Amino acid sequence: MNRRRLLYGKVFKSHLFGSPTIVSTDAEVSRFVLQSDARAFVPSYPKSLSELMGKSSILLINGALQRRVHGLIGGFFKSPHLKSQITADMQSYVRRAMDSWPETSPILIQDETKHIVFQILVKGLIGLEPGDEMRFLKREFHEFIAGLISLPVNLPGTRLYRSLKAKKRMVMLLKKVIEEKRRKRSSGLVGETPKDVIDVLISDTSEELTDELISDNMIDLMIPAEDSVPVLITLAVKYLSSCPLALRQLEEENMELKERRCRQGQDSLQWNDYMSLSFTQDVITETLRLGNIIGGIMRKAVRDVEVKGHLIPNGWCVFTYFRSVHLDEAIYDEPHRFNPWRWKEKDMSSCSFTPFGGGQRLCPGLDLARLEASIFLHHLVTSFTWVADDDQVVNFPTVRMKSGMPVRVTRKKRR
Ligand code: HEM
Repeated sequence: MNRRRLLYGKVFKSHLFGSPTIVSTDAEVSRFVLQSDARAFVPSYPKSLSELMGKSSILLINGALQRRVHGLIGGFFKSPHLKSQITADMQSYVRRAMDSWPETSPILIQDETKHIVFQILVKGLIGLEPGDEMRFLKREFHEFIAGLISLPVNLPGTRLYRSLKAKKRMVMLLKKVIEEKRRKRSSGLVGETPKDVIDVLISDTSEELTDELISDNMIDLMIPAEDSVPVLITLAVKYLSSCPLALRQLEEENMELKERRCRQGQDSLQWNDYMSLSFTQDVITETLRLGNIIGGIMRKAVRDVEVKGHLIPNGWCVFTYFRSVHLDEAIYDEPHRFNPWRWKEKDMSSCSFTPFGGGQRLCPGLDLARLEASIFLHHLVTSFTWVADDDQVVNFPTVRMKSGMPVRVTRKKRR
């Protein structure tokens, strides 16, 4: 193979990654890289991020342990029991938040969703209810996450140092929670059905799943989830605000379900009610495509790899750039237009749609992300009309709305 024959796109030397990096803008190449296992590619993150996550993080480990943890978490996230719990909690948090929305001043959708989703996440992972410990975790997690993109210098006073200290404080709380759960299990005070991810991991018999590893990972698990779901919901509200036709269809679909369930004497919906709303799911899919909440994934080749006749040399990184694939006009007609109807005919399982990654690291939280977004949108469109203030999407360093997506809401009159 000719070592100089590299992939398309840019090739640049990055200080953050410390290795030459190939940007893959090709759907098939990206899918190939994502599908490859640790014998060909391993995850690669900026140095500060790797240091914050630690060696045993599920986001970094490879091989049997990663597959085991991924399988345990993925299985739990798919369980009807957890989906029912999340639906009940999300409905209650969403209603509580929406009940307090004033009609006289704007609501920041980004902040509102961040607050709600954090509570759902912490309950699903750790089992904590809103209260002092939840507030402590939220404060420390924000201190921690601020260091994810920072200079990799761990000295007193630096951003990274402060983030690592915040992680230590969170780990201490988590160890306490784990000890308490183990104590209750050994005295037979809890049932068999796991209520959160800690329950799942401590009931596994593998000796590798130590308290240290579990508590560290609980925080790392929050990294891909904490911001992405709020951004998904916020972007959906943004796109719907400028597409009245889609908003009307979404509203009709959700109103129809709400009224049907009401006639049947059901005040609250079940998780499969939400997931059965096909246009709502298409709105979420289109938001994921257009919004590119995670712009791409970095992998490092651990041997020379040939793909589509091109060589990726050992030690080089590949950035699978989802944004360029999701916005490619050869794949999507008018790719910059929000068009949820395109998903009536399009196949989501093709290699041209990878907002949740792929292969053995495919996001285990993808169903939950959709469920949470569906619940929020349902309650928003069935309870309010709104007018959005001007705002703009910022894509770097992470996707978000510049002003938090302010909207002025008006309560709908009950029919
Ligand atoms: C819109 C929301 C979300 C998006 C766009 C998203 C996207 C992604 C992507 C692209 C990956 C692949 C990373 C890689 O290949 O290295 C990933 C991994 C992961 N996601 Fe999500 N995610 C979302 C929500 C969630 C939620 C709600 C959870 C639940 C806690 C979650 C947990 C995880 C975990 C644990 C991994 C790592 C899997 C592994 O490396 O084994 N994500 N996510």
